[in-house]
Amino acid sequence: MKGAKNMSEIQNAIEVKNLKKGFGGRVLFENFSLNVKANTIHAIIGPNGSGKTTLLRLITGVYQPNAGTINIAGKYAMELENDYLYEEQTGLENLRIFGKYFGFEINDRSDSYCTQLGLTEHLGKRVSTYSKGMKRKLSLLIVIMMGRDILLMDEPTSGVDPISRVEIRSLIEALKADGKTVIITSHDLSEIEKCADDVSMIKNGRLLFDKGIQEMQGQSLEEIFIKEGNRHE
Ligand SMILES: Nc1ncnc2c1ncn2[C@@H]1O[C@H](COP(=O)(O)OP(=O)(O)OP(=O)(O)O)[C@@H](O)[C@H]1O
Repeated sequence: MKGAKNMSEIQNAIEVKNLKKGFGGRVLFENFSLNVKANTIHAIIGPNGSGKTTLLRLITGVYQPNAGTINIAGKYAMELENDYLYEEQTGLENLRIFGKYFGFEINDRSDSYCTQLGLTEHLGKRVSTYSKGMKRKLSLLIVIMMGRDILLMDEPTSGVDPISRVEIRSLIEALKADGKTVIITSHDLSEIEKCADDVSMIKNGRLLFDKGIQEMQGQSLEEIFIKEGNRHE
């Protein structure tokens, strides 16, 4: 179902075509197609249970589709689910451990991402003393240090404080400036408005709209979310 294409041959980092996926007797995605352009920040929004996480799991191969194709042009990594970290080790030790697993080293690049995330002064502390936001940021840093072309993030700002939210947003913007493609699911519409290039809204596995942020014509994402959601009750 998955195939790799050369980034220069196509402009899309991810192409999902005619996807079908159900659980038990219930079909969630049917004939679902979506393109994510290379080197963009692409947000997936939608109400609870609409299929956002499932879509990321299908793209990363955690779930197998019942039908359809998914092409990914490049290497990808998905943020660690549930901030799976070694609680009794320090942030720095976690970076070293995951560096061994995933083949990266702590270097100037990690230092700069670390500073951007406001983590530097906390690296010597045990992760068990970290707040939820700090754990999230450390998890993100680990995934970023894997150096992949395409990064998938499932609600990276959920439950984090406003400062961490802004830090995570600037990190996502820095990743784009570094040539990465970021696909992000979020309920945080105001953050999405500030950083996304394209926004796709899904509900019950259906794509309700798929637009560039420039095409919103003065409407807020919240207005569109409510209007589109109601139109497809
Ligand atoms: N492994 C699974 N087995 C059965 N049903 C599943 C499974 N994974 C997802 N689903 C169902 O698919 C639907 C979509 O779930 P999903 O978690 O993708 O939604 P979501 O848009 O990410 O929601 P939220 O915003 O609450 O995170 C839900 O009805 C969910 O119960």
